[in-house]
Amino acid sequence: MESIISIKGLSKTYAEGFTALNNIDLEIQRGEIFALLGPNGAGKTTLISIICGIVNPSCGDVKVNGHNIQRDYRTARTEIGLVPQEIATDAFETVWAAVRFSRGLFGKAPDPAYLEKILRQLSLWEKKDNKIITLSGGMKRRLMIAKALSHEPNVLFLDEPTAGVDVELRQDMWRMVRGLRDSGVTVILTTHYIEEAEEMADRVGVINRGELVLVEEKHVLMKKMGEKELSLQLPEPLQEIPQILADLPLTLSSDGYQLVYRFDIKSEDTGLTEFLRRLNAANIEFRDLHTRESSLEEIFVNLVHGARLEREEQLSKEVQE
Ligand SMILES: Nc1ncnc2c1ncn2[C@@H]1O[C@H](COP(=O)(O)OP(=O)(O)OP(=O)(O)O)[C@@H](O)[C@H]1O
Repeated sequence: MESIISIKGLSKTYAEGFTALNNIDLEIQRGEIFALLGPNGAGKTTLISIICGIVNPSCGDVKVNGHNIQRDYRTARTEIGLVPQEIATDAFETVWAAVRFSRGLFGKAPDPAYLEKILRQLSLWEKKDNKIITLSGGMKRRLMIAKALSHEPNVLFLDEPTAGVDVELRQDMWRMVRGLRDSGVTVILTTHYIEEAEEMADRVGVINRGELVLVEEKHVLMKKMGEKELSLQLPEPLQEIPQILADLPLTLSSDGYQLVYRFDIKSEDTGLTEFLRRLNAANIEFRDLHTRESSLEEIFVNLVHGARLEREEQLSKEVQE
């Protein structure tokens, strides 16, 4: 598939000497929904701000639809619509005036039919003559999207689109964003929520401490994330995992009192029945059991740690060769 955004060797060190992005390479494909996932301070906003021309990169090359963001700033910028984290509009303006003004900022000729189309698509057409101050929080967020789309960009950036939004509104927002993708807009969103990436994204990039530690098709990432643990508290400690259980995904705590079975909740066969059958056959009893799903934090830790280990192995191989 063809890239609409191409990022090569991008780094950013702020004036104080802090490196917020380190050597990022990323290709965003035309027509996809790409979720950039990462903990606070990972560098998501910095990355978006550079692509949108708000922050200057320290080095590297970014092209949007073939236009270099620095040499060809104006054209590159018209390709992009940006929905920032904060809702920032003039409260006493009407919805219609706000979208018309945003379009004008890009030097585009008025096109009431196009603006009507996006307001309808975002369920705001009925509110077009209302002052922004009278809109609900969800409507205000949709208005920010309408403003960002007013100059007909090919790429839409959504920075934390559903932060602090209730579940119902969040689902509305997801539906709308999918509709935008279906109408041909490439969507890049940042989020802390795994659930959001799971619902919406075609591909997911995980960013941590300024490094892009992973870029994966969503379904591959979901598989990695769907791990659950069943831990058994044993009345008598085991010295080691018995032979009859040796081929199962088990770990034994160092004191021998806890046996942990890891399984994929999304898999058709979790293997739990077989595990319990073999426990019985081996006469292993347990006092208590509980299950636990991997948390977002653990997933990040695992991914980041895994990526580091891989890189370190690669480096040590290169040194040896
Ligand atoms: N103008 C600036 N000057 C110096 N450091 C900055 C500046 N802007 C951001 N940073 C630092 O760069 C790092 C990345 O920040 P960024 O806002 O890109 O993270 P983020 O992933 O968007 O975080 P969040 O999820 O909290 O919005 C942070 O440590 C932040 O303090």
